[in-house]
Amino acid sequence: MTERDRLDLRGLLPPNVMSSEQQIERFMVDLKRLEVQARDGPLDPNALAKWRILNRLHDRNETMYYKVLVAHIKEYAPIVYTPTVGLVCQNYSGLFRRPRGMYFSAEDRGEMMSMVYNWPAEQVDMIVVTDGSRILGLGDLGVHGIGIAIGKLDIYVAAAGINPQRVLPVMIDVGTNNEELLKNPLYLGLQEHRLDGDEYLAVIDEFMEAVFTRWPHVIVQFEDFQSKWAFKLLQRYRNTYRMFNDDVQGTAGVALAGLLGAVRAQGRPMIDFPKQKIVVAGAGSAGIGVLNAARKTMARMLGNNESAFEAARSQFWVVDAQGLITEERENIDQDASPFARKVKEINRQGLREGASLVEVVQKVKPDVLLGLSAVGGLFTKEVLEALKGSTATRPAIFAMSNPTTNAECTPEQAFSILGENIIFASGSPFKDINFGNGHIGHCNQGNNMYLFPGIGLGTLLSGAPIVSDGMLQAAAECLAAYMTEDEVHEGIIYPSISRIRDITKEIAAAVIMEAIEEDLVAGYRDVDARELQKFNKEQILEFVKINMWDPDYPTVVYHQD
Ligand SMILES: NC(=O)C1=CN([C@@H]2O[C@H](COP(=O)(O)OP(=O)(O)OC[C@H]3O[C@@H](n4cnc5c(N)ncnc54)[C@H](O)[C@@H]3O)[C@@H](O)[C@H]2O)C=CC1
Ligand SMILES: CC(=O)C(=O)O
Ligand SMILES: [Mg+2]
Repeated sequence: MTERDRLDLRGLLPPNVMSSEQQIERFMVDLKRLEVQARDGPLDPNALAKWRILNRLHDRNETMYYKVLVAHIKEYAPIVYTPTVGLVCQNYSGLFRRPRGMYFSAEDRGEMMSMVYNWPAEQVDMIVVTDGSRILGLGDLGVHGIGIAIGKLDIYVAAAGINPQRVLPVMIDVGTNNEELLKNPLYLGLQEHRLDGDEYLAVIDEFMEAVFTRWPHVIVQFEDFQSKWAFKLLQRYRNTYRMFNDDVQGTAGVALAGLLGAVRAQGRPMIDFPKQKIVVAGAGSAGIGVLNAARKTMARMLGNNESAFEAARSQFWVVDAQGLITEERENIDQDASPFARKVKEINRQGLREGASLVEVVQKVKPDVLLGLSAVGGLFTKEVLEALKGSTATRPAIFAMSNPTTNAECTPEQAFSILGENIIFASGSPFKDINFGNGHIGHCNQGNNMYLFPGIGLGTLLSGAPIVSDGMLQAAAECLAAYMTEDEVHEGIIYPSISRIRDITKEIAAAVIMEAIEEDLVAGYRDVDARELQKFNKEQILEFVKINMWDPDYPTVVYHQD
């Protein structure tokens, strides 16, 4: 540690100091794992090998790496992002070669303000920070969760054109409660249980103060914090810092856009959204985020008053690990309690506290079944069979948990049981289904990757000091409106990932316009607030476009022809 301090390396390496013997062991473990995988073959036997090749290119030649990523985003997003990034985090102790990003640990308390100056870049626009406590649907991966922050920032560069010299992945290592990692000699993080309570908050507070002191205009995206802290931290910081929580707010916007798309796909006007019956499986940071956003949108459509808000509540049934959530639930989580069903209501529906997902689907006959449970295969044959009773002309299934193995069902399962006339979306990518009769079953990717890059870019370019609800709503509405009537009727409710740079530009412009509307803009670089406020939509789109970084080699030598 003294050496790290003397060389200003504190925070630039994972907390655990490794001997050269351990480094050799790491290399050997990784090599052996590759041999085993080549023999047994995971889902994509080459996925980790592809990640390694891309990662080496990233280390060697950043411009070329992003050129490849932008040009082949559809092919490589599943490698640098979900699902392979999950496998990478799970195997990080073997895969780790060079550090990327910064590590702030519980041991660094009192040091963060000086550590932050160890980062070589003068300016940082985007930080994605995780504490590793809930990485995708894979649980507590401790310090190895840094992989998700790196993957999200790759999407920022590729989709939003954030300059890669100005992004910073951050891992806050407050320990881990993953017993395997606590015992693993190759684990790169602190081998102690997670801090909790005020001690935990003090670490996150110190980190926020440090990064905003050095880079007052940075935007901090919170990623994959366990639900227990996700909401608390969001409330703690959202009115004072430029920050948002991707799992709570980004996911909400993407799901909302998909839910509105599903209404249109049923041949109904969007204004019919408040009539949709929606069953949500999962009441964590993502599920509750979606429920809050969908309820608010319904209430707005119904008149935006108290009775509208109350009426909207009755369109949702929430099932968690203990079954249907009702007022009778003991020790109900305060974030879930607004969605607890009234006992009288559910008795009338033939349901009760703790009713199973199958029972709920059977009795409610929902228009939409949405999963954010992190439980692979939760939408079993019985659940999907029950959905056949849906009163919707075209029921929608959102199996949004990541990575692929955690999806609540596969498109094959959904289409084979429910037939062609459904809408299907999943958090991780699946291939479209060819029914062999000239028809295609579209597998939409319902992932917050369609929103967070535009939210970040729009906030950056507007100069807004906070990320307001209105800015998030504008982002979601922009995504919902992006799909044409024809596409929606075909069952395509999200754009192809190959259009992500274009949709991100549109979303960023929508976010800026809303920030102007709310008088939040402060401008960006040589465009000040007054000038920005005068821009029309075309000018804002152009402003966004010219501020998106393109992966081109800079001209270093000028010569005359
Ligand atoms: N597609 C996307 O863009 C996103 C997907 N996600 C995914 O959502 C999942 C959940 O994330 P969080 O809400 O943060 O996790 P969490 O762990 O806080 O919440 C999981 C919820 O699922 C419930 N659950 C567990 N077993 C269940 C069962 N058998 N039946 C019904 N509910 C059950 C739990 O009680 C809990 O309420 C993860 O897999 C994550 O990858 C999260 C954010 C964005
Ligand atoms: C996509 C994402 O943010 C998650 O699964 O946590
Ligand atoms: Mg996430």
